[in-house]
Amino acid sequence: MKILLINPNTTASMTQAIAQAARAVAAPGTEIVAAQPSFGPASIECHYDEAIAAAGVAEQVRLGAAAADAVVISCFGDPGLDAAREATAAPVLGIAEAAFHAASFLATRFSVVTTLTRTCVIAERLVQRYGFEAQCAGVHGTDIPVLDLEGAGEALVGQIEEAARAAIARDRSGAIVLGCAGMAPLCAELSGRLGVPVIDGVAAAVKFAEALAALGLRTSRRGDYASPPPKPYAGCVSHLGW
Ligand SMILES: NC(=O)NC1=NC(=O)NC1=O
Repeated sequence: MKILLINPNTTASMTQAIAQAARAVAAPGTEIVAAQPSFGPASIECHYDEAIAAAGVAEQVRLGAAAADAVVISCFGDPGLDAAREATAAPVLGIAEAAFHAASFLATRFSVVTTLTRTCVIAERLVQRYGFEAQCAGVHGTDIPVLDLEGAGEALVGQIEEAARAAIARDRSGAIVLGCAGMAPLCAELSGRLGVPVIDGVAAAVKFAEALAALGLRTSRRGDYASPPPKPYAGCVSHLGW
């Protein structure tokens, strides 16, 4: 089985860190192929970053999904998710959607701890879109920049731990969702410290993707997820049309 793992930002070291977290949980027969857009922001921390990154995800799915049994979009905003599902019949999972589902199996209420506070509204909109308003008790920012998570030391891990403890108390939640792909390498450490399930969306998405692919389930080709209608694409994306 082959899973195309797309980091929607353009920081290669983060792509590798995410791929390492995915390979740590992938089944023996699963190959993780890591990719990132050829253009776009070094990190995704606002609506504008996300708009550009969504196009980068579409590029990588268009160019790389044909040989994949599943695709994972490894940014907590799930940028380009619907476009990716039009662009391939392989199952496409976003790490936020996967993490919310995993948390919903483990607790009646869960909290999200993420990076910049300004990105909370992006996660809150996904909670609504995916139908988890009754179970997601809160989304909380730490104001840790995404790229500061690389090689995070005790100070940052402790900061995330404290934010998670405050969220558990304030929200009366029973599980924590890590609201950034860059937090994936910290999941085991935080799980040991917090005493509640801590869900990393990268790992959850990889395992759900394996399950769907193993069941032979693929994205519906009817209705709004049918392939895009053929038309010319101008300029630097002329090779991405249908
Ligand atoms: N909430 C976030 O920090 N999302 C993210 N920005 C990135 O560049 N990767 C993420 O997962």
